[in-house]
Parts: sequence; structure tokens; C-alpha cells
Amino acid sequence: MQDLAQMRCVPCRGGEPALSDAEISNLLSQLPGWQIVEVDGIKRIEKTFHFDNFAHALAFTNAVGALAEEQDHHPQLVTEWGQVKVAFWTHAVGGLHQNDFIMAAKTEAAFAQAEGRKTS
Ligand SMILES: C[C@H](O)[C@H](O)[C@H]1CNC2=NC(N)=NC(=O)C2=N1
Repeated sequence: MQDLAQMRCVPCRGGEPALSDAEISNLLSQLPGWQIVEVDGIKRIEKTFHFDNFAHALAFTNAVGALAEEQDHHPQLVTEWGQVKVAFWTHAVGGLHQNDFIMAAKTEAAFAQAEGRKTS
């Protein structure tokens, strides 16, 4: 199985189908704690990350934002004291694309890195 965190997002301009439920559950099994949520009929993948203050939550928000710019695939980020909710979906397909799972895995790696900095 390919490591999602090492993959790159591909340009996606629509015209391709969103992932099927079987494809989604297969990819989701690689992402502990991430959930599929449907909003206005559009599936998204999301997870809330916890921090011990606002500054750490904001630093993580900026790290995820930088990854999104690098990969040209962008999340919804909701930042508050002690937590950041991150959600990905693909506007161009009206649902979930492999890019969303790649970004979720990269987000997870950024969180692991932030945690590592805190304890070392
Ligand atoms: C041309 C460019 O790839 C698109 O506008 C990208 C930019 N970032 C994006 N981010 C997300 N989450 N979904 C998209 O469909 C999307 N489209």
C-alpha cells in the first residue's frame, strides 16, 4: 500500500467521478481519527486536533496552510483556543478525491511533527 503522506496531489479540474464508498473506506483505514461527514450532500473528510493553547493551534493552522499552498489543495480550517478542525473535500468533483486523503495524511504528519517539537 502506498504511503499517502509521501504522495503529491494531482491537478483536478473536474469531469472525473468522486470516490466511491468502497474507495473511501479503503483510504480512510489509513487515517486514524478522521471521519467522513456529509454537508449539503457533499462528503468531506475531517478531524479535530487538540493543542494546549491558541499559539500552538495557530502555528499548526499555518503549517497546514503552507502544505495546502504547496500541493494546491486547500482545507477548511477552523482555529480556536486549543483546537483546529481540518476538513478536506474537492469542489471540482463535488465530493472526495484521492487528493483529500493525501492532504489528510500530510496534515497528520504535520501534527506528529508539532507534537515532537513540544516534547523534545
Ligand atoms: C486549479 C486548482 O487546482 C483548483 O482550483 C484547486 C485549488 N484547491 C482546491 N482545494 C480543494 N479542497 N478542492 C478543490 O477542488 C481545489 N481546487
